[in-house]
Amino acid sequence: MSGKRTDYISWDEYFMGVATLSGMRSKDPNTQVGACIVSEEHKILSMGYNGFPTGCSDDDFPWAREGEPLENKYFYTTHSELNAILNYRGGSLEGATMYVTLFPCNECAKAIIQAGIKRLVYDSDKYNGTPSTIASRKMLSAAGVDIQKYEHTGRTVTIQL
Ligand SMILES: O=c1ccn([C@H]2C[C@H](O)[C@@H](COP(=O)(O)O)O2)c(=O)[nH]1
Ligand SMILES: [Zn+2]
Repeated sequence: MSGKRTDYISWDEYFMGVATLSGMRSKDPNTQVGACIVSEEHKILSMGYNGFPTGCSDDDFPWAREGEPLENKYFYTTHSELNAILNYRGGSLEGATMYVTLFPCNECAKAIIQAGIKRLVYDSDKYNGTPSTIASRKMLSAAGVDIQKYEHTGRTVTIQL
């Protein structure tokens, strides 16, 4: 055997795969989101998933979607994109790309823009058309962030854990 392998995964498959794996750490029973931030040199800089802040127990804080604001998850969850940005300890994210398994909400869009992230690759767009994602798209576009829908290749990867 002399030539190189040809069936290796692409950069997009690799980074969206890492984002997907990161999302599998989420305890949210309804929507698990993973994010992976990558440098212009294809180096992984940071990762994140949606969950409660450090010190806020996954067993004590609520995962419900409904009910009083203090009794459901929305006031308490840190979104995967923000976690990925905050988890980065290396300095600037200027020019980086974020791979994320769900199109970002308006709050995450603001954090992405302010962090200097210039390219966004997303997978699910299940909240497309809601005020939050409309505002998000509007801000990301105005800020010049290159938004790309991840194109599934159909490749299945099995990892035995
Ligand atoms: O930009 C986003 C938007 C949402 N999330 C997280 C926050 C929640 O944990 C879930 C959404 O829950 P639903 O039950 O689908 O309303 O997704 C995120 O990480 N990033
Ligand atoms: Zn968000």
